[in-house]
Amino acid sequence: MATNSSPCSSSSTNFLPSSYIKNERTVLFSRFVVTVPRKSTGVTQIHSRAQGRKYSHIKSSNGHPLNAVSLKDGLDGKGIPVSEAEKEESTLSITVVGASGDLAKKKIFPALFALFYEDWLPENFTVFGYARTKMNDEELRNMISGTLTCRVNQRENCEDKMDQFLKRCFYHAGQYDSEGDFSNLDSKLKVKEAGKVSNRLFYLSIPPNIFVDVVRSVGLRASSLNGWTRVIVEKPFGRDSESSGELTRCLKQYLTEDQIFRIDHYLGKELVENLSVLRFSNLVFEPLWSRDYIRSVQLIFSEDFGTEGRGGYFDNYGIIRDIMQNHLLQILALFAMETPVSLDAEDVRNEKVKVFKVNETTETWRCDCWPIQGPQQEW
Ligand SMILES: NC(=O)C1=CN([C@@H]2O[C@H](COP(=O)(O)OP(=O)(O)OC[C@H]3O[C@@H](n4cnc5c(N)ncnc54)[C@H](OP(=O)(O)O)[C@@H]3O)[C@@H](O)[C@H]2O)C=CC1
Ligand SMILES: O=C1O[C@H](COP(=O)(O)O)[C@@H](O)[C@H](O)[C@H]1O
Repeated sequence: MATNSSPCSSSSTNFLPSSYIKNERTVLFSRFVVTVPRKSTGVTQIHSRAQGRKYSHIKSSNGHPLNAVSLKDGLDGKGIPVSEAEKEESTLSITVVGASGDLAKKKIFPALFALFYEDWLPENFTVFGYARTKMNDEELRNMISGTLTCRVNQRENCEDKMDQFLKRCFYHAGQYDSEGDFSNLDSKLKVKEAGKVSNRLFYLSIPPNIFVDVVRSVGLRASSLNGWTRVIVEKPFGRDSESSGELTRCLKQYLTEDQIFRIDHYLGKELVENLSVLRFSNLVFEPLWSRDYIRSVQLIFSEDFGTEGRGGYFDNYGIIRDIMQNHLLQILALFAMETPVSLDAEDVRNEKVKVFKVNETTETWRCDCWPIQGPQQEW
């Protein structure tokens, strides 16, 4: 773990409120209109180095492979086969911080179960929920069991698999800024890890104003001593460029950049993932994907339910920061970017950045945001 001298507190990353939406009953309905700039797309075949590759060659600060090892493939992060002994000797501990919350219930626990169901989790793993709410292991299991589904192809043994998964789930109640509480979590993790090499993943499913408190406590009291420690940080990453930089600076007091994984779950949606395939691997669409044939593109985000308990969060961040400057702009970039050299993350990111640079000075897109009361309007 990297450490610097000047400490950061959550107050230094507690961004000032903006009030876009205050009414709890407001139904969110946003339309984002984009005109694709005149710049033809080079017809280049993408050689997807990403395809069929479930690991990369990046190393973490502590020398261990950074990307999750695909034990399904029996390969380590460098493509070297992992021996049976190595598989048995290492453990993965996933701690969902904010386990009592909406995102954890709706998405994270079901996603972890889906990974388990598909045999993507290592042999030795445990999932810990962490939040202030008082709960025991059984209560956590009851809470999440209702949200687990077997949406995947194989549907047999679903109940058995759920039971097996739930038995690996535990709960620890604690404050987000308490080093003592994270020390206690560390002790519980060590018991489950049973002396094996421990890799630890902390998923921050909490409001952004407490990211730094948690990362400090993890960094000082609950990081792995013999394996890797990684932190997944949910958006929003600050409320503007300055506060985003400040957040990164603060996180880096306790973590190195290669331990921080910023997540935008929209990029994992099948439809969004398929956009690149649709564009670049499809002989029908590829030549037509230019302003010569497309006059305007509208990205429409609509939710037909109210703020559902998110009022406080929206008061602080607003709907723009919640979904537009991340999810929708990501989709826009995937839609409008030139063909990347490959589908590797860095190559794709470089092309996305160009889209925004090109359009910085032009008025090629317009963003409308309408809060609408009552039933959704017809288009
Ligand atoms: N909900 C969603 O669909 C999505 C959410 N996100 C992001 O994920 C993160 C979590 O979202 P979500 O689960 O909806 O949020 P919640 O408001 O449900 O918060 C999660 C948990 O954090 C704790 N918490 C809430 N507010 C505070 C506070 N002011 N101070 C300290 N602890 C608090 C609560 O746990 P306890 O009281 O038990 O400690 C709560 O259960 C946010 O950054 C959000 O932007 C990203 C994508 C989608
Ligand atoms: O990130 C967020 O996304 C959800 C919408 O995502 P979906 O996968 O449920 O469609 C949004 O409701 C939430 O406010 C926001 O934080």
